[in-house]
Amino acid sequence: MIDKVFNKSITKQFEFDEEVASVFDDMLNRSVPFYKEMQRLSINFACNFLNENDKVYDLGCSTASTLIELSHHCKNNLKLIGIDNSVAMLNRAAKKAKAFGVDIEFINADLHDVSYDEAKLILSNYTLQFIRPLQREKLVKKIYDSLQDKGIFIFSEKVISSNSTLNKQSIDEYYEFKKTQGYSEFEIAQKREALENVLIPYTEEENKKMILDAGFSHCETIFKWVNFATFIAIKK
Ligand SMILES: C[S@@+](CC[C@H](N)C(=O)[O-])C[C@H]1O[C@@H](n2cnc3c(N)ncnc32)[C@H](O)[C@@H]1O
Ligand SMILES: O=C(O)C(=O)C[C@]1(C(=O)O)C=C[C@@H](O)C=C1
Repeated sequence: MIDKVFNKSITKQFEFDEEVASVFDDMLNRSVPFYKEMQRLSINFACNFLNENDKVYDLGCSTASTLIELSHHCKNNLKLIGIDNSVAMLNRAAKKAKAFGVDIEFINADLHDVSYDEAKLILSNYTLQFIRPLQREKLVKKIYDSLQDKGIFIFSEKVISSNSTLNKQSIDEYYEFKKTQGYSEFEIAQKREALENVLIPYTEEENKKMILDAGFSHCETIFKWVNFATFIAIKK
């Protein structure tokens, strides 16, 4: 279904509710520049580290697109777990996983409340940005603690620039991208307002500092388009 969520005046902050979930795949494809390429790269990098029966979590799995693609592209059998606190998202995720014949365990919970088993890979694309900053640092520490030695954390985030001129230019560039994807200026403005104080982006440097502070030995940007970045972090 085509995303028309912000084609009307907003009455509340952005939420991953039934209305958003019903158009989410289209929303993500048209709102995140190079979403498919970012997903392809995340999966390729991940597969290089994975072995038979490794445990993989996707934090904020939404409709399970990434876990389904991962299972198609990795040659190994994996134990896949998707976590999300939106029931509307997980209902769609479960239907999609069944239709594609992919075995995924879904957990409907807040990411802070889950006790994670030891995992080889934790994925989290465009989800940390929705976690309050103080909680975000705690969650990243929890992610670090849950990974086995040489475990990998791959995550993507909308980012800001610490240079105000470049930051403004990046936002303008991003809104131009949204227009090319068929969003009107009204839709762009409505969504911007709805996301205010809900999506809280860090700079690329702040993201890397948060990762290294949690204990990871290495963090690298593997993909970036203006204000959207994908990182890989390695636990020694
Ligand atoms: C932008 S979407 C993630 C997109 C997805 N990773 C993908 O690439 O298809 C963010 C997701 O995180 C979930 N989420 C946000 N905060 C959460 C929290 N505190 N606990 C669990 N899930 C959360 C939302 O319900 C939403 O499905
Ligand atoms: O920042 C925006 O305007 C966006 O649309 C980005 C973004 C994201 O980065 O997650 C915000 C909410 C939706 O989940 C889809 C895309």
